[in-house]
Amino acid sequence: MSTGKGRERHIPSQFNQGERFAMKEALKVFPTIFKTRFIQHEVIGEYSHLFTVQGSDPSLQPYMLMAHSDVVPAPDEGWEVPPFSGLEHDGFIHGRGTLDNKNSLMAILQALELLLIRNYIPRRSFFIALGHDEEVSGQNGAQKISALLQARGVKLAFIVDEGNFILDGFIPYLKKPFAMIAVSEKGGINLRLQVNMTPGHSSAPPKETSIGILAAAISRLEQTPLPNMFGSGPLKTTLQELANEFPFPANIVLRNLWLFGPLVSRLMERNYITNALVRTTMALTMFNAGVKMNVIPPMAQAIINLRIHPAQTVQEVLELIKNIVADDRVQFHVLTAFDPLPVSPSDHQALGYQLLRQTIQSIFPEVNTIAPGICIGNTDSRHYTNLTTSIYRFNPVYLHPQDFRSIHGINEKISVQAYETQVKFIFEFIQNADTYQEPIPHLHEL
Ligand SMILES: CCCCCCCC/C=C\CCCCCCCC(=O)NCC(=O)O
Ligand SMILES: [Zn+2]
Ligand SMILES: [Zn+2]
Repeated sequence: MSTGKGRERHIPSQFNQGERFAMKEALKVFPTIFKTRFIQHEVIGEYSHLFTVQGSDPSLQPYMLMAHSDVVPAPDEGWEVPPFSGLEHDGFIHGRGTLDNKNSLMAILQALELLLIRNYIPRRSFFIALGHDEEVSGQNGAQKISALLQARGVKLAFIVDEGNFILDGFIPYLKKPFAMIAVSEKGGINLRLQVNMTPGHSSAPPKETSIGILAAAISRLEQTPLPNMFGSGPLKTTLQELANEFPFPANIVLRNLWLFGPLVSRLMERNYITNALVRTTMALTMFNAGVKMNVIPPMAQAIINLRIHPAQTVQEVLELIKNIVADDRVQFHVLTAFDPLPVSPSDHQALGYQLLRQTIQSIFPEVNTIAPGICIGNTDSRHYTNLTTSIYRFNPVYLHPQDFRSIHGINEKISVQAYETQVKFIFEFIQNADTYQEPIPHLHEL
């Protein structure tokens, strides 16, 4: 794999104390980016940002780095420090978005700023797409950027977006961290369930109210996990790549999933995080009902959020859900839905995947295993399948189970050192992407 050695000089990712301080404190704009002539900045959909960084060799196919600026809400309750304070405490920067996904947005811009200060001129053009509505579908940010680039005839060699991490402590008996580069992501459905009934005086109630009917339906859904789909999708490849990291006999088990697959799938469904890798998951996330304490409720509404396993489709999952509910009084309304994403290439000819591998090995030499996998969450990158077949969801940040719980949870934080390393990774990655190697066209498996 060429490391862009053809370039005159590789700029070492060493930053002096002043730069490191500025990096941590850089909540202001990035002046050098905005005054560089070969960088174009556009605001899309009012709040998203698209940077076009024109490389010196227009024959090289451009790539894209992605992040998003928006975050999910964060009530103060339970937080060690106020969730929007950005407080630095005990070596960590605390706050909503420090892992999902302001860290990536700032790290991308910071890395580019530090490269430009060192008079770096990219050989391979690239885009930086910073969405403002990823957490609420991306339809006004990423989707508009994708449509704009398509209208301009842009095709991308690959995309790197948020999604997976360097995972540490997620699997029993696996003491070492490993990097999982998500080459696909689960599908999704936001489904509203609703029960309507004639309101009345609560002193003479019917046998069941709308709330009771809906609650019973939701309870049936929570008590009936959807089928375990272990064995289909990228998971088997992930586990086989990991086999060498396990002691005997686990390493034998993982090398013989044809025989031990049922055992491994049972073990994986015991943990709520690995369970999300083997099946379509259902989470009841919103429930609204009732108007007054002494009125029979005219309506009850619930929203369930489903993440679809790669081996299933929206239609199949909707059918399964309706069969489990099995009550004609419950109405279904699909709010948003999309199928699982195609699997991006991860073979030795997959330029984006190999550049990630190369940079991970350089920045994280202690990480022995780098494996393709699936992202259990969803990302803005699903809006760009028209521009490339090579989409990789990976943030160069260590993630532990307690960190995962903080994403959309409480006490989200990133260490200053992890953030600096993320900047360093992107600083190196951009230079590594200056290789003359070009991607080999990839046809998704049907
Ligand atoms: C055998 C390997 C075990 C690995 C276990 C996987 C651990 C999960 C790690 C990361 C997933 C975090 C998802 C973050 C990206 C999703 C961003 C987001 O919130 N998008 C919106 C949404 O999904 O609703
Ligand atoms: Zn999120
Ligand atoms: Zn995110």
